[in-house]
Amino acid sequence: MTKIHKIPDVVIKRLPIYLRYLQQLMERDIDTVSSQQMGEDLNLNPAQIRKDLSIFGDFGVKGMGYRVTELAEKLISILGLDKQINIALVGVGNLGAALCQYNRYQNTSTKIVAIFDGHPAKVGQKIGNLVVHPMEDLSKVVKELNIKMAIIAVPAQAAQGVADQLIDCGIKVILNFAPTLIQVPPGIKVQNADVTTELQSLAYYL
Ligand SMILES: NC(=O)c1ccc[n+]([C@@H]2O[C@H](COP(=O)([O-])OP(=O)(O)OC[C@H]3O[C@@H](n4cnc5c(N)ncnc54)[C@H](O)[C@@H]3O)[C@@H](O)[C@H]2O)c1
Repeated sequence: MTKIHKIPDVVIKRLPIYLRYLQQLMERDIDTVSSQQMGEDLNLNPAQIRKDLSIFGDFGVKGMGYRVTELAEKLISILGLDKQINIALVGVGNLGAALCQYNRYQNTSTKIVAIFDGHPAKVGQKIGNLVVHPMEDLSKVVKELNIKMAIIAVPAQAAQGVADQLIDCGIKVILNFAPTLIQVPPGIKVQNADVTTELQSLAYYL
C-alpha cells in the first residue's frame, strides 16, 4: 500500500490503539462498530476518530459504522504490520531482558530477533531463544536479518553512541528507553518511551 505522507504523529500513534480495540471486537465476533461506540470505549472523541480514519479512506458505512474486520485489515496495512518486522535490541540488562521475554510471547508482527550487549559477561548468554551478540556483530546481523527497527535499552550516557552505530548499520526507526534525547539525521525516526515522564504527567491529575 502506498504510504500517505505528512500524517501527524499523534494520528499515527492512535492507529495501533484503534487496531488493538478492533481485534478485541473481532475476538467477541462483533462485526460493526460506530465511531460513537469506539469513542466511548477508548475514551476518545468520536469526531476525532472519524477524522483520523478519513485520512486513509472512506471506511464507514452510513448507519452501520465501521466494518470491524475490514477496518482492522486496513490499519494493519497502513501501519505496515502485514509482514514481520524484525527488531534488534541493544542493552540486555534488567529492562532489555524483560522486553525480550515479553516480546517472545506476543503474537504480533513486531519481533525482537537479535539482541546485543557491550559487556563481555553478557555476550553468549541466552534470553529465551535468543543469544546475546557482541556489538561487533551488529552490522553483520542487522544486514543478515534485514532489521530496520531497533530498541535502545542502555544507560543514558551510552545511548547516543549506540544510536549512531545502529543508524550506520541501516536502522531507520528507534524506540529509545534511555532517559536522554538522541540526535539523529533526517529520515530517521526516534520514539522515546519513558515511564517516569508518563508518571509525572499523571501526577497532574491527582
Ligand atoms: N523508559 C523507561 O520507562 C525505563 C524504565 C527502566 C529503565 N529505563 C532505562 O533503560 C536503560 C536500561 O536500564 P536497565 O535497568 O536495564 O539498565 P542495566 O544497567 O540493567 O542494563 C544496561 C545494559 O546495557 C549494556 N550497555 C551499556 N553500555 C552499552 C553500550 N555502549 N553498548 C551496548 N550495550 C551497552 C550493559 O552492559 C547492560 O547490560 C537505562 O537507560 C534506564 O534509565 C527506562
